[in-house]
Amino acid sequence: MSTAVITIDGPSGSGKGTIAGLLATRLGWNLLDSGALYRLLALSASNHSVDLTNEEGLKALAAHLDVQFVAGAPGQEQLIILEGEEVTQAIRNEQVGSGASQVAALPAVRDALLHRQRAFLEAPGLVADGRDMGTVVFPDAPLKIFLTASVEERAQRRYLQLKEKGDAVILASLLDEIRARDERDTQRAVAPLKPAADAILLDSTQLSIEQVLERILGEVAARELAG
Ligand SMILES: Nc1ncnc2c1ncn2[C@@H]1O[C@H](COP(=O)(O)OP(=O)(O)OP(=O)(O)O)[C@@H](O)[C@H]1O
Ligand SMILES: Nc1ccn([C@H]2C[C@H](O)[C@@H](COP(=O)(O)O)O2)c(=O)n1
Repeated sequence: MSTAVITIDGPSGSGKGTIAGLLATRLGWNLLDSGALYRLLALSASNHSVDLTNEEGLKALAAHLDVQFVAGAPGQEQLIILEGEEVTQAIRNEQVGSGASQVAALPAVRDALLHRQRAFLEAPGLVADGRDMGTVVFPDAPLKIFLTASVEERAQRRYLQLKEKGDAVILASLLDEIRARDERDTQRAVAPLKPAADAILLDSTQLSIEQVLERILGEVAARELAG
């Protein structure tokens, strides 16, 4: 039997990363944070003065991206190392997110990162979070979730998240940035953000993290995906 994969796609701030991490821990499966790869590429481009519109330059950077994902202690997030430097938090601000969204619109970049993403599929299973996990990267996944929430709720969540980290943030600016990112991610020509035809749509606007997790675990059990 092939290794199972659960895909979780959706817009920024819908809770994909949080839920994917919790689900992977509960199931004891591997985790792919595909957005981190695009964020790392945007950061690497900035470090090497490669313009975010230079598709050939970005393609070359993507093909040779020197990155390691190191599992954290139990209950701790994984550490991300780019070119020898720990960048786990540095890639999480909205500026890097916006850069990631720009490089992600380039077909050559997506192509260069495709094999790297598929290589995360190892036994006993994979939880993959992103924008095109169910539509492009793992189209045969037996369980696909499209997680969303209202843009206002997503901006509020991001605001609280960044404030908690001590970042100086303005809610109205975050709302604008998230709207701009939604527009770019859904309107791009290649692998746009959209639910796969066979995805389960889950609106988390009124749901807690625990409620979202329980709903997905219910789908996992119904499909007998976990041992
Ligand atoms: N159902 C929920 N209820 C309340 N807060 C939530 C919920 N889901 C996630 N959050 C919180 O919202 C914030 C954003 O979540 P998260 O980073 O997982 O979103 P994301 O979809 O992965 O975003 P991005 O694509 O930009 O990385 C986090 O602080 C998280 O704890
Ligand atoms: N599978 C993916 C994952 C991410 N992206 C792009 C679009 C996002 O705006 C950006 C950052 O992702 P995040 O870390 O916020 O999930 O990367 C994509 O196009 N495809």
